[in-house]
Amino acid sequence: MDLKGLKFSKMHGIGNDFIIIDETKEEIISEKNKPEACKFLCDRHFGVGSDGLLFISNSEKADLRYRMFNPDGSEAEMCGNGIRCFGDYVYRNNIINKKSMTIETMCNILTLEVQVENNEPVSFKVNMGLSTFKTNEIPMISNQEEFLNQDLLVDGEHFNVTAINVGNPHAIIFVDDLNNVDINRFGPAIECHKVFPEKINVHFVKVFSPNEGEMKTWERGAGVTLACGTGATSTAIAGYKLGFFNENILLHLPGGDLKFKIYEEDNEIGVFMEGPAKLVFNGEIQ
Ligand SMILES: N[C@H](CCC[C@H](N)C(=O)O)C(=O)O
Repeated sequence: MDLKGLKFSKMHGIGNDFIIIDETKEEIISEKNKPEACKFLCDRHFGVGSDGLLFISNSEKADLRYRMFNPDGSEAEMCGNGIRCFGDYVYRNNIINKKSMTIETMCNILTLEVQVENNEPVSFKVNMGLSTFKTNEIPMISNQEEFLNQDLLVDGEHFNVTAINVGNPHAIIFVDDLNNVDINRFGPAIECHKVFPEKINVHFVKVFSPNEGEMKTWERGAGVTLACGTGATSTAIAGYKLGFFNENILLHLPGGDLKFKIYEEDNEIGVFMEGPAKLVFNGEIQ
């Protein structure tokens, strides 16, 4: 596969970095080559280096469509930090010249609002939509309807896990001390645990107060990242459901902070996520 001449933008959302490829005018990488191209481009030694690849394209259902591929080549249903980078790219390149836009993802249509200061996009507020705790919708193999802060045996150790789907699947583990977590051992062990047939993103969380917490992430298809937007979204909602958080939550991730505002609709819990995005450079494959 020859990627010579491929133009891209390199961006990050609080340290969770992405390569953005604009396919609004034409398909740049064919459908069958997208996974392999992703593995090469995300490689931090032989490629550009990134936690994922985002494709922007036209949509019949929303202003635009975006797709996300993990560094292992798997396609993810959603990407929270990526959607803010998407918003920044689209606004900065005048692809959509309005501050509020709808975005079609694999599982949902989300709304994103660009917050502009002195003509510069500085922050992005995203309605991340509704969530589900139903085990068959995570998906999770369990005889229980929901799996909330319950015991899961992982590699000989016991963890209290909350399983939630916010478009993509997440396992949230609330702990007393994040420094005691061996994320490189238990992250992949939980990600690939037999009860999660589509694997799962893994987050360890320390609650400081009803408005604040800190977390560490092992991402499905990527490993340790400095931040996971859908993971923080899941943490905010799970913490609210379990009574650890109230509706306004500040989460500290290794790469930066994200703010959340919970809402409830038809007995489901949704959330607005707010945070930055940053263009680092534009590049071309030689
Ligand atoms: N690894 C995730 C996709 C990327 C999510 C993350 N980068 C975010 O900001 O939400 C998955 O396979 O579901």
